[in-house]
Amino acid sequence: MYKRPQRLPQSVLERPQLNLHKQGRMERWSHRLAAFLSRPFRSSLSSYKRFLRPIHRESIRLESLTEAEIDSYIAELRSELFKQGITNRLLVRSFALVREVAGRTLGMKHFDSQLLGGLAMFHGNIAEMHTGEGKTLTATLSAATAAFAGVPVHVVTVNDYLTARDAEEMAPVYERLGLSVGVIVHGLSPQERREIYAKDVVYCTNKELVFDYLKDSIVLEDKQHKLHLHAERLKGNQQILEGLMLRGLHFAIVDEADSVLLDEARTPLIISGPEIEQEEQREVYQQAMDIAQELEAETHYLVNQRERRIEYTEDGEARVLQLTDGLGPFWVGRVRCLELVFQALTALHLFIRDKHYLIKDDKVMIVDEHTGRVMEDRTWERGLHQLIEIKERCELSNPRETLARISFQNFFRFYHHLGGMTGTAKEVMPELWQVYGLPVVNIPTNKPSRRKKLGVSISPTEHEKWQKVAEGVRHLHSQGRPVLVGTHSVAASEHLSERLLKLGIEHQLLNAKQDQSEADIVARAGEPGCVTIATNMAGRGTDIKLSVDVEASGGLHVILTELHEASRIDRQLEGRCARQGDQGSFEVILSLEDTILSEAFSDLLKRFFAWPVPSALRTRLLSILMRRAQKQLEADHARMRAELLKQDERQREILSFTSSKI
Ligand SMILES: Nc1ncnc2c1ncn2[C@@H]1O[C@H](COP(=O)(O)OP(=O)(O)OP(=O)(O)O)[C@@H](O)[C@H]1O
Repeated sequence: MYKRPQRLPQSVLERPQLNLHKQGRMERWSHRLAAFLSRPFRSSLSSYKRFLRPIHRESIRLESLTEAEIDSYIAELRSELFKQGITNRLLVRSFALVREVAGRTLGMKHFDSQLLGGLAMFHGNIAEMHTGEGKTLTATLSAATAAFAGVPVHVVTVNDYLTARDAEEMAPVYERLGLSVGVIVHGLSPQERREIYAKDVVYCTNKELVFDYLKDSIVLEDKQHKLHLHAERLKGNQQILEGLMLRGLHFAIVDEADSVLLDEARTPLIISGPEIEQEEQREVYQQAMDIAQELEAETHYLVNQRERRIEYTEDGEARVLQLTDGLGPFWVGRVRCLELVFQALTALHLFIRDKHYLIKDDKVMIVDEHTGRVMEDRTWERGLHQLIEIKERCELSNPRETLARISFQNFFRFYHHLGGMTGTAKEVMPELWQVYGLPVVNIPTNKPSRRKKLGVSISPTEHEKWQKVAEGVRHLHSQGRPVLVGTHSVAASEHLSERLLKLGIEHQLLNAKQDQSEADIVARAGEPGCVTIATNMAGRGTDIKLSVDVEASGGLHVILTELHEASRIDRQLEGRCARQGDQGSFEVILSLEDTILSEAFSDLLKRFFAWPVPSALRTRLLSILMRRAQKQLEADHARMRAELLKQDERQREILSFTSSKI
């Protein structure tokens, strides 16, 4: 049942609601300027540092309390927070209590850096804490404090593995504090979800959460405003309220915030209805595929792999219309003909097997590009899924009708209060502020980093790159050091795996095809001589614990084998080693044939590579070019996100207009 939560104090709730997409260029720039000027006030670390001393004073007092005295302290604090809301005095007491309980239950007391991170996210910021600084433990401070005050809390992260792991590891803290904690993962029934969302603190993935929200919005139809909900309750219409899963959107702590709030925000989330049985569609899709195969690249269409874009040429449009002429009743109307053949071209040229999707049990399964995981039960829209099925000769599924859709941007802006954390936010600070009104606070590390960066090496061909990677792995493996190799796609991970097998190097593979024993693979990855090849699945959030002898031999070595579409994602992989002041090293091995490079500067690079310049200088210059290509891609993606938000808002306006009843 929908319950109004105990609200956070107004000062905490006041976040500017910016909506850039209804503004002109001048306004946008003035907001950017305002964001820049207001940053020092809104995100100053010093304002949080002043809380440290009182928290430590209170911590010392708590250390001497018996378990029974801690129980009474919890009861008293809860009741005060519930009655008074979250004042600074109670915030200090709550943080000190959570710290003390974490020490007693997990043997880990929050470091000062974690207290600062907790304070920053509690006050509606993104806490930028370096990789491995212990964000999982940090989140307990804000989550428990808000939950004590009666505010339902969602701790949101990017995948089921991290959600379940974080909730399980932190459960003893919440349970000792008398708070209930639940986990939402794929495959739960609506009733199970309803029960879990009723708990004080809920760990969930962004996708599960948004889909549950969309399902609730279908139940509510046009009664989504809170006044409507109150009216329904007054009318005694419990049925509609009891049909909801969520208790509203109150306080969300977003872990891996740059990934959840930005990287994933390029694709809207859509709820589909039942399948539409349309026998004649099969023939139409096959015809579209045949026509697409008949068209010639460069003459009829242009493919830009880097931006993942296809365009018709003038000749191409004319050819499509010519080829579709007289094909049947579906093929009337220029826009429809061009769109379906366009989707077929997209299926043929932009979607690659074992990178964007897998074939499992004769079905096309989408691989999430950001997390490297298979997204069960998800399909692409507007015939694209069916066209990929035709391309791969799989059994054709029926298209589905769209019932509800939303972008991540619009969804997260619905929360009363939003905070987050990540290891990599500095590049996207302006976007986080513009879209969500979230300032970034950089939190210093607890201990200085001991990560050794071994630089970049670039081979002319992919073949030579993989040879170099395999040689490097063999060398480190023989020294008994664990190695983690990050690859861009399932296909690349399998290719390297075959090479290592030929060299007789034992290793473990973590990709979308082999995700059954993820926790076991991660648990072994820090053992002496253990070699792990992983796609993006291990790129974020995974905590590889090192065995004692490994720390002495130099720690975990990480190899990046292809640049990702954002330097933040590369830094996340780098962050798997040398965590919490441990030893560790990081190396980048690339080739001129990597997609990001070959698309951006193919001819220039090849000529440049042949120049007779010292190899160190050449590598340096090539690295600069690569980062430029990456920056360009980041800018393209930011534009796509802005475009999606604009579309989403336009659609919302249209929908609200069409849903009004006269
Ligand atoms: N206060 C603490 N005392 C001792 N160990 C800690 C403390 N906080 C965290 N750790 C340890 O630090 C390691 C890293 O923690 P965690 O995985 O939460 O980091 P993270 O910041 O989320 O990393 P990433 O950015 O990669 O997601 C874990 O092994 C955890 O047990």
